[in-house]
Amino acid sequence: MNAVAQDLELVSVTKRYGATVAVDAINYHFKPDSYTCLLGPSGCGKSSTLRMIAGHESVSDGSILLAGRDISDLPPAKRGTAMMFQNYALFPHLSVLDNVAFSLKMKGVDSAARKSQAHEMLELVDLTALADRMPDQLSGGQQQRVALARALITRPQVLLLDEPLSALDPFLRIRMRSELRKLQKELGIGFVHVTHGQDEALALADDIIVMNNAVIEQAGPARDVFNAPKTRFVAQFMGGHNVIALPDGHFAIRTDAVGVTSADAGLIEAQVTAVEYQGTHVSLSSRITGDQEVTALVPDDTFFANPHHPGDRIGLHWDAKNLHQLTA
Ligand SMILES: Nc1ncnc2c1ncn2[C@@H]1O[C@H](COP(=O)(O)OP(=O)(O)OP(=O)(O)O)[C@@H](O)[C@H]1O
Repeated sequence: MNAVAQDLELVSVTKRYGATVAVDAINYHFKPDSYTCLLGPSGCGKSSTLRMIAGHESVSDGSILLAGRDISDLPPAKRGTAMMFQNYALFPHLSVLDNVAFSLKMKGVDSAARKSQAHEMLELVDLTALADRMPDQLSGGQQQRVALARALITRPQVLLLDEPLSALDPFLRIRMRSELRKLQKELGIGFVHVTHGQDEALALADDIIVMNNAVIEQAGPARDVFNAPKTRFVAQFMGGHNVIALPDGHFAIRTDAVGVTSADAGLIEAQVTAVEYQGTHVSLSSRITGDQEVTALVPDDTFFANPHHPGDRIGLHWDAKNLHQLTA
């Protein structure tokens, strides 16, 4: 069911709840067949943004365009989008097959056509064998796949996913995220996925939109957002970075780009404050002048060849090309 990938665009989209501005005039052009994660801390406005795209929340100002058509005021079923909810929202009294076929029933599609399309969707998510089960006879991962099939049966141009993995245990979450990614590539439609999790966004997304305080703080290819954060917030929120104040401004540097040497051989002298073994790496925290904390992520064999302990004086060094100047 390869749909024609369509452009989704947010033009100065704003959401106000009374005096609260949940989303403040954001602009974004989603790439047509990309997996995009909307990432940010609780309350930053990501779910409001997703719900406005879905049509479950009205737009206070601005427009949402899909394939050049303004869909801002259309009801959810007429937009060309479909939403998969966090709790899956399956109907407990309907079988898997009837859950998947439900939206076609609402549209008045006849029973034979509904069943055949629902079977096609169940095949897509690898659930053919469970078509007659009831939702409470399914595992969390299976329920999630039913919810996916149910959203996809409407043949959306864009699938919207609100924290789709949060109800799963960590092991299943990692398995399901690779399935989501595979499915998106197979279908060739846009997925927009809201998450709190940096790891989840990095694992899944072609593009990441980092939101903070109702605005887009940074957006772009996942590697660019991780590797070249533009603001202190993005560097700290994405993790894996130090933010350091140097004479010519604030810079971000990845913890694995900080090298450790003897006190007289580094660029900067530091005192070790904590050592944490993390399996493949050791996280070595230290304090430099100005009471700034710098963490170096050292491969375990390098660390144990010359171990350091809290209180030791060490030298830190890095390659200037790995410093990213921050704008705020
Ligand atoms: N129905 C509502 N009425 C009033 N305020 C709301 C409503 N929904 C959300 N808000 C407020 O809007 C802001 C953004 O909420 P939103 O749910 O979009 O954030 P979020 O980033 O998705 O957060 P979370 O990760 O916790 O779900 C928050 O300050 C929230 O309290």
